[in-house]
Amino acid sequence: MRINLIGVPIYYGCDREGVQYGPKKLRENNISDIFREAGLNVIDLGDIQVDKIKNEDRFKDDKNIKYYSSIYKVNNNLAQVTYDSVKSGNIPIILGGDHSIALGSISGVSRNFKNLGVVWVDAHGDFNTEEISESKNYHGMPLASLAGFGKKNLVDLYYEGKKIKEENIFHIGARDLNIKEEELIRSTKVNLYDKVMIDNKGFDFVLEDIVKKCIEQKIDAIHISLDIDFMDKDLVPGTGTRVEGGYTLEDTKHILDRIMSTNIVKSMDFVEFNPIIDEENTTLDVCIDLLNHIALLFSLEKRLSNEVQC
Ligand SMILES: NC(=[NH2+])NCCC[C@H](N)C(=O)O
Ligand SMILES: [Mn+2]
Repeated sequence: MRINLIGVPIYYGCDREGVQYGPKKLRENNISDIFREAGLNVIDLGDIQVDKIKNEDRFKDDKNIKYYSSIYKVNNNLAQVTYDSVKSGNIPIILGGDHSIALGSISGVSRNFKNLGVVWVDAHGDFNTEEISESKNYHGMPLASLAGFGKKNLVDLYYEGKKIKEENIFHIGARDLNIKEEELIRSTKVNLYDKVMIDNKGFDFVLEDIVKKCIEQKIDAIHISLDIDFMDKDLVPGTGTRVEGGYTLEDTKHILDRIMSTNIVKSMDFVEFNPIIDEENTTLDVCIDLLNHIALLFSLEKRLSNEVQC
């Protein structure tokens, strides 16, 4: 098993420059070494190509989705690379870029497994369709496409049909949903553990519920899609859509600990780090800390699976 790092330097999903430099900034801070030093085999597959599109052309191909054609193309290419990675028994970690890239990563991963589960850790729903989206920014829409809603070409990206069953989606941390987006997500079977629920019942209740459902529903692999804006706005100045009332670094690690202890986490997105708006590397430090933790968890998992094989 190898960790495959895949960068996606795209900002078209949020229409705010800077987030495309996330992969570069993380590489400058030796992200490969983090995984290597944890005892893992790591191959950096480089970046997915993102073509330059002029700002004034953002609505040229779709009046409701900014930079539609580019988002389609980048995600279709990413899906192939991610699919190849998991098919070879590797673990792709996709470095955004904005959250639009989850369309491609999850489309690729889902092709390789019979019954994929997705744990989406985020302050936002990312469950708008192009019709109801207020911003027309695609990073507020990928989860809806993956569950089969909105523009058909995006639902059918890479291969025909929706990519995840509603009940296999576990959304943790929502505290900034648009009105129509909330109506839509609540009308589905998506498991929505929003701030109100987390604050009432606590993370342990939420995490045990997710693990229980993964077993009951016979989920065979989990993809974690981690948007750093899940954390409180003061902890992550270097992200474009910050929301107050968020969670700590320890909360985020706690979620990763429990979900990864299932040993079926096979892929992950790490998105929305914008180095340009960061303040004194506060967000960079948080990202590096989290990636160190993720590396340790994968290395523990690898050690345990080796022990079982012996
Ligand atoms: N991945 C994200 N940071 N998404 C933010 C989405 C914000 C807002 N709900 C929108 O649709 O524009
Ligand atoms: Mn998001």
